Amino acid sequence: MFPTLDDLATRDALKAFLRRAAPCLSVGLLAADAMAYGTAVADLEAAGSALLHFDVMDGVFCPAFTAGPLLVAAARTQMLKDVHLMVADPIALIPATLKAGADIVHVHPEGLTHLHRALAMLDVDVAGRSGRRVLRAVALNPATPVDVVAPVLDQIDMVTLLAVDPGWSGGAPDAALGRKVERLRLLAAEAGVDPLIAIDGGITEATIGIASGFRPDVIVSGSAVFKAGASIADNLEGLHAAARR
Ligand SMILES: O=C(CO)[C@@H](O)[C@H](O)COP(=O)(O)O
Repeated sequence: MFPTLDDLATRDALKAFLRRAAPCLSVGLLAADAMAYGTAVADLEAAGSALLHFDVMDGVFCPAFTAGPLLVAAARTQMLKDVHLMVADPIALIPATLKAGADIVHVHPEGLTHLHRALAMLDVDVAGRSGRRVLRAVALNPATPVDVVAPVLDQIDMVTLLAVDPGWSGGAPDAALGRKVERLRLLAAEAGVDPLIAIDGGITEATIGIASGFRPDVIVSGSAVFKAGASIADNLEGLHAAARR
């Protein structure tokens, strides 16, 4: 299901839209055939997917290198654009990412001196889409404690906990990740805020039940949608069914 203009009007409306679909799958485009991204986007839309996830890597923060805001802008879709900046200098990329039409922008605090500044840069109306806001998201590596975000929780709409190091594959949601989710909920309650919680990394039909057991609002999955053998629609249905079990 796609967001309406009302769902896009405010951050709270957008958060409520995603919560209604929880756990909402954000599908990682990077796992699709790079020569056929357009087909992948069309297939995801046809299957009713609401969130399209872009992994932006700079070969510095993480080993691989991928297309950035140009690809985000090129994807013409009703799906929400969820952009994960896995880069050494997210502040440099934020203006182009906003201009590209991102609805959710993730920055990493690891190696970023000015997290507070980066989040303030995301606190803007998006040019050309009157009144529309982006969700300010922070992604945390497996080794990063959630307490890192405590001082800025009032500036954050979404926290994504990675089950794998950014740029690598494999990993899986485990008990340690579950403890991080619980710690985050405690910190958020103490701060009087309610950020969306997402889980990213190693999500397959076999592992999504573990992730959904932690009651996240969003789950990121790429390979299990594009490389699991069946059609994209069937793979998505399989993941949704496994998440509900
Ligand atoms: O961002 C990362 C970490 O490199 C990935 O976790 C992708 O976001 C999802 O990839 P799959 O493992 O689902 O293909």
